Amino acid sequence: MESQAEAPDQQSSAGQVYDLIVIGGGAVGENAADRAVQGGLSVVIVEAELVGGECSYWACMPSKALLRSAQALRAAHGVSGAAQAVTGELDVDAVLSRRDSFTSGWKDEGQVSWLEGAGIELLRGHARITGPRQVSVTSADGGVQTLTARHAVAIASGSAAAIPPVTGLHESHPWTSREATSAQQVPGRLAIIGGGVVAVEMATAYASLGSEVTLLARSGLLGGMEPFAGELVGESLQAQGVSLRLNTSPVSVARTREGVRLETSAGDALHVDEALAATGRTPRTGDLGLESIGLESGSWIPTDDTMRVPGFDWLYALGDVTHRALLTHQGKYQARAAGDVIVARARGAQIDDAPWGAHVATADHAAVPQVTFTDPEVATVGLTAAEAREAGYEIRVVDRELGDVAGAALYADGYSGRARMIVDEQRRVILGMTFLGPDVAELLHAATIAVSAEVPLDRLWHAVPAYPTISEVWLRLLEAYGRPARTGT
Ligand SMILES: Cc1cc2nc3c(=O)[nH]c(=O)nc-3n(C[C@H](O)[C@H](O)[C@H](O)COP(=O)(O)OP(=O)(O)OC[C@H]3O[C@@H](n4cnc5c(N)ncnc54)[C@H](O)[C@@H]3O)c2cc1C
Ligand SMILES: NC(=O)c1ccc[n+]([C@@H]2O[C@H](COP(=O)([O-])OP(=O)(O)OC[C@H]3O[C@@H](n4cnc5c(N)ncnc54)[C@H](O)[C@@H]3O)[C@@H](O)[C@H]2O)c1
Repeated sequence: MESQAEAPDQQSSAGQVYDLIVIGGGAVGENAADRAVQGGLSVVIVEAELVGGECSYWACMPSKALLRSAQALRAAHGVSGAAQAVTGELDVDAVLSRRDSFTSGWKDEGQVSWLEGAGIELLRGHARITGPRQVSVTSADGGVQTLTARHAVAIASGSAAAIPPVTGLHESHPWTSREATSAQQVPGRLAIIGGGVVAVEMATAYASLGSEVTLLARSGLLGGMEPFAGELVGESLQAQGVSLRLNTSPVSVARTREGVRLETSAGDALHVDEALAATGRTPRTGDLGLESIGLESGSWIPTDDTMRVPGFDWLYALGDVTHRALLTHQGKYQARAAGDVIVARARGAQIDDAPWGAHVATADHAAVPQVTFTDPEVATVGLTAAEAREAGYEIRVVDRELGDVAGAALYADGYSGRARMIVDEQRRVILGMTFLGPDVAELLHAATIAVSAEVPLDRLWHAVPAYPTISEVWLRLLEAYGRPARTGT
């Protein structure tokens, strides 16, 4: 393919013209732009805040930085010999300052120079769609610029924290994930509302940083995962000093001179210094001009698997804003497919949109990996047992204790954890896998490969885990399942 971009050109009525306009310069928008530029298109990213988006400054990176130091300390305490050598406490100021280094002090020069190097133009301002292929951009000084897309507009505007309609909660200016990940002081008492990933990760982080944490979850923890995940993470949070209030919600919240007061559905009141609403996400589509093209403002944007919005030949949506899988790596995967298909369509090249083809994000439906960085970690991919049954699969569930594996026993004294494999009995392939235990994150990619490639179990017997690693749990799972006979032999 020729890789010469048509240069952006100035047209009086259309404003600046680009092959592709990307709205939102988070990780997802950046990746889509990069693929399109590599394919020879001219691309502009419009970004209203910081290039790099939520993940870089208020989500993945700072949250994992807040968690990592205490995890390393616990790991050392878990191995006799090392434990005796580590006698000090976590240095909270050093943790916060290490976290600051990962956000570059909430400055985006590094990401902007990456865009420049990649040949992607950046326009700072708030983008709104004004009609087919038309985008207007309002800059901080109020100036408005008009852009026209020759081929496509890709919306990668992400999501923001959702604040539930609890009496007084909004008015009490609760912390959201943004404040929790960027705080310069650790609150003495922190209430966390929610039982999802943000809630359990931030409970783990702030408990380790010295806060007295109370977690209010309206049901259990980590709904949507295998039930043992929420149960075991809950037990561990309690062991870390978190006060866990399951099946409890705030019914009213007020900011007082002393801090925040939450009345709960259990009939009591909590007095804390800060309350964190970790109650899911809302799409950033409220002020995007969607109504100008017949779409609903404030809604998630549905797409086909090439990430194109149904009913349009020029409009794409990627990342959180689609609600397909609210994870950076999955959004970037969608962006690679979309960037490439936008190039292919612009050039009239053949489109490979069959399931698992080059231009589709099929894995969003079958093989989404996620690590919850609690202690123990939870690493999941594919379907849970409940989801597989719901989808009509005939399944077998295989569970093994991780602590029985030699590599795990060596890794930490008294290592405890669990693995669950969900097998499609018809095809004898793995539909889903969950690992729970200290440092299981790095076990996950092997499972993601097995699930996405639908590796038959009889072939997996030939994938020999090195001894003595925690990965030997794979062998234990296969042995527990029993060696299937190869089809046709
Ligand atoms: C606390 C927390 C921790 C997380 N940890 C992880 C993790 O460990 N791993 C993981 O995979 N995922 C994690 N996630 C999820 C991850 O942050 C998101 O999936 C990811 O940031 C989505 O990327 P995005 O590019 O779609 O959106 P965003 O990162 O939100 O980027 C969208 C960008 O668009 C810009 N924008 C929006 N509207 C406009 C407009 N009209 N004009 C111009 N610009 C606009 C925004 O300013 C923003 O920069 C976490 C989320 C949270 C809240
Ligand atoms: N390590 C990671 O991969 C990671 C870490 C953090 C966040 N994320 C992503 O960010 C997204 C957002 O995380 P999250 O934890 O905010 O959302 P979530 O959807 O995981 O959990 C939301 C929680 O809030 C509760 N909730 C919702 N409305 C409520 C209400 N009105 N009252 C009381 N409780 C209510 C839900 O029951 C649930 O427990 C997730 O979808 C996840 O994909 C990923």
